[in-house]
Amino acid sequence: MTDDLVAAEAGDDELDAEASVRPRRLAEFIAQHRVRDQLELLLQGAMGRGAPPDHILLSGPPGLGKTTLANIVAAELGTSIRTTSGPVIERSGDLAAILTSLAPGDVLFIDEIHRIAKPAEELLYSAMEDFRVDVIVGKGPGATAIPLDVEPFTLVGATTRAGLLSGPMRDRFGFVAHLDFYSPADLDSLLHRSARILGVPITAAGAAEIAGRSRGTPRIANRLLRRVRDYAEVRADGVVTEETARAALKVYDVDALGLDRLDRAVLRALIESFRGGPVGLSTLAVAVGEQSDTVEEVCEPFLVRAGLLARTPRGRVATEAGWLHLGKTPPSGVVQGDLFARDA
Ligand SMILES: Nc1ncnc2c1ncn2[C@@H]1O[C@H](COP(=O)(O)OP(=O)(O)OP(=O)(O)O)[C@@H](O)[C@H]1O
Repeated sequence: MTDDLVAAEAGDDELDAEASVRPRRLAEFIAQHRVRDQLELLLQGAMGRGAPPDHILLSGPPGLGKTTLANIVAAELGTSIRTTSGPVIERSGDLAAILTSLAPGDVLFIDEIHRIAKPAEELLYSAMEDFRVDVIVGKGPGATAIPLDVEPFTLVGATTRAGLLSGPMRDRFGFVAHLDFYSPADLDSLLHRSARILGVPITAAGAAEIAGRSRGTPRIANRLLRRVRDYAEVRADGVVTEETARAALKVYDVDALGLDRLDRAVLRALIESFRGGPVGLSTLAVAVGEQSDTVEEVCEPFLVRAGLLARTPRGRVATEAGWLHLGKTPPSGVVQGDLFARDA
């Protein structure tokens, strides 16, 4: 959890603010058309047969809508949803208690499913496959397995690290969807929708300005909108325009590409102190006064995705786009970085 304005994870007190703009139905869910179409077919097919749909695995970076989609699945099916998360389920007994209390057709949402403890994961296999769990009572030679029935249910698992899921776990999901970062145009639509719900007047240029700085992530777009709204209400006439968005995001230190102070400090150190690299992670981290983990896990993923920094076997290097972003002339032979090449 973090207070960072451009962090993709939710802040501690952010969930209430998010709830008001969270889409409730599939038709309100912006973009991700492929996933939406596939889900629609899956849900309608199952409803036509009067049976719960296959188990669903949603993977992708934080803040792209996995929790939202899990809730939408239950809403579309007209069933209840039980929500838990991998790290919370420490003992298989905890999971057995949840599974055996499900009503027929319920959705069980397990966030961060890759972090579930091994014994609980094994219990989940039989629940997913046969709607049955064996609860072990006692220890050692006297231990006995008591089989318990589980009502037919749909598991929706969410993970930011699909690669960490075991093969048997992955195989038990009949539908696997990967959520991708959103294009600025998609975030633009999302911002107009959120602004309408929040009653915030916004111009086309105002929405575009925020969309471009939101790192492809709905959660960040909504958060920046709330901060720009504050600015527009306190320092201007309440309308989110290009000018108010720019001025507000300058106050909050979010630049034109959505980099914050620390992201820029890393890039600046790389370029100004190490002539663009290559330089080792720990040296770079010391230069900006941060832990290596923070630089590696918080700053670098976006700098790499934005094509501003590259990780090479010899160390971190600033790309041509990285030099240009700081308004500096790149030296000849510098690594090319395609801005958001993966999103193109
Ligand atoms: N496609 C979308 N359309 C409209 N709003 C969206 C969409 N995707 C996400 N959001 C908004 O972004 C916020 C974050 O989404 P959500 O909590 O579902 O992300 P997540 O992928 O589950 O993230 P995490 O793994 O960190 O919980 C929600 O408040 C939701 O309103």
